Amino acid sequence: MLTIGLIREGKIPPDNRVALTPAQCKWIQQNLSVTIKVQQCEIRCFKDREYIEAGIEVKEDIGDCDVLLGIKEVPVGMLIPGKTYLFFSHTKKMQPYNQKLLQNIISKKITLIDYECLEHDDGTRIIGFGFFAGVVGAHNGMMAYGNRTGAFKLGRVYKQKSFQQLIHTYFGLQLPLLKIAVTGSGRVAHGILEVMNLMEIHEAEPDEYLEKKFDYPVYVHLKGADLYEDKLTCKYSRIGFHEHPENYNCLFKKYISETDILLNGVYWEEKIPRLFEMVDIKKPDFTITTIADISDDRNGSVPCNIGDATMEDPIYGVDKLTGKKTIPYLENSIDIMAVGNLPNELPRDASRYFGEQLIKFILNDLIKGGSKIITNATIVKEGNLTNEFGYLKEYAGL
Ligand SMILES: NC(=O)c1ccc[n+]([C@@H]2O[C@H](COP(=O)([O-])OP(=O)(O)OC[C@H]3O[C@@H](n4cnc5c(N)ncnc54)[C@H](O)[C@@H]3O)[C@@H](O)[C@H]2O)c1
Repeated sequence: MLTIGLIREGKIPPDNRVALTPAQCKWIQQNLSVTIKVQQCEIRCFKDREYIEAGIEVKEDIGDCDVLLGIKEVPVGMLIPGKTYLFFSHTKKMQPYNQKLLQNIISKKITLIDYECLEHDDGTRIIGFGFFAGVVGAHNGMMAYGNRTGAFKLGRVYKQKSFQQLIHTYFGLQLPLLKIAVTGSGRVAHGILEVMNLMEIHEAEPDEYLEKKFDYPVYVHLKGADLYEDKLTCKYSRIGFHEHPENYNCLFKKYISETDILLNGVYWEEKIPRLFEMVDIKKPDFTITTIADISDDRNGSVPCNIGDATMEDPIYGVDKLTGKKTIPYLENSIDIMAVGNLPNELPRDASRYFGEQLIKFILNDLIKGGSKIITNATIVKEGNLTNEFGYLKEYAGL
């Protein structure tokens, strides 16, 4: 019988999410040949007491578990040698700040399966928190615009107990004439669209968004083919773009002068063209005043993302001429919402959503072992870098 441990998060700032809720743990123990143990924790969004009430053992030492589930990067000092871990390691893009973590995973003969690398055959990611990042990020972007213009007021998401309660706060919300560009096609984009619809903002097609004058607030949803075209053929192919994004131009610039708020959820890496360049924000037709960069790649698809803000203080300004950080809501600045742990504002809903995907798509493979999905997401196996991730050799110090 497999024993799964839910570890206490150790990253600073503290993360209050968890991979399985008490009700999900109870269901798993009743229906599958799995035992779950939960490491004591005072800041988790589900209290130890809730796990105990669900019949789950809560203890400090979970060293007797076969598989340990976390969320964020596990601090090096908390890694238990020889164990199998699943968490978001943020090492696959050779992120410098996690190099030491990967090196320790190797030296401690650990097996690391990264949630981010669990993919269907066509490369679509299987599990993630993106939906609630999209929800919280879209809300925060709208809130920032309301604060800047004084046209409406939205409160903070984390002050609501649940997504359901957040929805109630939208009752009676009256928005001014607004044009919003939503980018991306994954979970984050779906969360953004959920908020657009809950706020009863109408969707406009890309061509009418550019040409028509509306007397009500609208958003446009820009996906792959609306955003990128091959430099030679002027066409978009998903496979072609994923394999060679450097052969593509970005088409976002034509939307800039028509847009007040950008809610960004695109996937980005170094070779993918940015939505615009830093020089563009100096131009008079750069009318966007508020950007929620939910993708949150510093100097990535949104170049004026000049670093992360925090949940407590999520918005900063960027001066349009100097590109330097300012306080938010200044006349000559663009407001940026860039926070790396957005789902933490709705941790119970986000954890439930994550756990459901984990149970539905991954748990059986974990129990049986040896599946292609798990194998392909295994960065380190018993202290050895796997073939799939051989390109990390130098980064891993081997
Ligand atoms: N700020 C936060 O708290 C937070 C939380 C979750 C996700 N994110 C970030 O938001 C971004 C989007 O996340 P998501 O959950 O929507 O992801 P997702 O995996 O659900 O969707 C990503 C989309 O990007 C496309 N894509 C995937 N690989 C690609 C590639 N190599 N080249 C081009 N396109 C590719 C996919 O087709 C898919 O439509 C990611 O960068 C993620 O790290 C941020």
